[in-house]
Amino acid sequence: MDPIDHLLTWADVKGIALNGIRPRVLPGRGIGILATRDLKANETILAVPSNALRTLDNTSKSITEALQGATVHAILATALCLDFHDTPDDFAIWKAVFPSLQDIITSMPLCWPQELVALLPPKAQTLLSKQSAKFDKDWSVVSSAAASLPAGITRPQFMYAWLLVNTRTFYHTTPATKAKLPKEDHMVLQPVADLFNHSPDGCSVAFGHKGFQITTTHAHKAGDEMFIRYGSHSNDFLLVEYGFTIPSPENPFDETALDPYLCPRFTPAQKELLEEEGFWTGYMLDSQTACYRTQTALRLLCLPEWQWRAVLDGQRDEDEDGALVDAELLKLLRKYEKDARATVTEIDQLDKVGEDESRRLLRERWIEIRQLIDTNAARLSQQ
Ligand SMILES: C[S@@+](CC[C@H](N)C(=O)[O-])C[C@H]1O[C@@H](n2cnc3c(N)ncnc32)[C@H](O)[C@@H]1O
Repeated sequence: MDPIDHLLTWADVKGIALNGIRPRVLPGRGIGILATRDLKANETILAVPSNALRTLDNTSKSITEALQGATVHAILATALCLDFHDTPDDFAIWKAVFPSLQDIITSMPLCWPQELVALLPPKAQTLLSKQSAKFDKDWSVVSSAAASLPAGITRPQFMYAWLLVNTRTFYHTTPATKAKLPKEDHMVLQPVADLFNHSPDGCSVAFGHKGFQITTTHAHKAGDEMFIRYGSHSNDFLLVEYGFTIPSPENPFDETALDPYLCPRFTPAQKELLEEEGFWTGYMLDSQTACYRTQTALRLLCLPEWQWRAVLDGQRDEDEDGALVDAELLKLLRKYEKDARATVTEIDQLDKVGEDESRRLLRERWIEIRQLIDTNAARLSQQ
């Protein structure tokens, strides 16, 4: 039987209710969910009962006892590894629709060769370093407990399972877990719901003690891909945490960090001043504008300190120096644009490093950044 048909038969037995939707293999994004009929706003298109979730509570005691103090992420990943090892029937049906190890290695920067990682935008590199530290910590706990687990787990197996958990879990709490677990560990796996791809204007996801519901927020036509929103995420975040990006104009949450261009412009005394006033680093550019922190820091390059302070204290109208700040920003963006172009050329010359698809993803990210820069530069040049 086709793996999707098999999953749907199993889902029916488990009480997972699909309404007007069906999973389908989609070019470039694995499996996704399509509408099988016209859908109205506020229709519940998927309901997953609590007993179909994979949670900390229903993970085998042999795992949770061996991994005392481990994160839920590590525990769910370990449970997946052990099921890969000794596949129960239920799991085989679900596993058949997972992305392959090769898909994960190709799309997730955590698995990329260092030459590609070094070409990620700085913000994505920061996110990746944090993710990598989190993975190392989880693997250290799991590998130390290896002797107490029912079967051996290798680091590559654990990384695959850990990244499946990373890309497929849903935020979920119960009164018990809410009090006990850190926020980032409020996670559960849910078959079928984990086949929804992400879009910033996706359907809403809600849960209660009975389970999860996914509900349309507006009308859809039969054949439309149905999405959920994983969060208000920039493309740097989507790339590192989920292994994809979406074209910049379609992602209202996309932004890029200007720190590497702005921070070196300040003298040590100006840096100290910005630190004291809480404006040091975190300079972001989205498709509309540079953030308030950036404008404030740029203004320090344009004004003497007493006038800069006067703006902060509300004694001087910030619009008075708007043109100067915009000119500084434009100068900075021109340099960033030049470097972004050079990075794309560098990626194009790396034709033997990593997988083609990984290089395509990396290249796309820089194209999106160039779009953010170009949109802002065009706006500033017209003023
Ligand atoms: C929860 S799963 C969604 C189902 C997934 N497509 C599958 O085949 O299993 C999340 C993964 O789907 C892919 N994905 C989600 N949204 C996407 C999008 N808008 N464009 C491309 N890939 C997407 C990414 O690989 C991501 O890590």
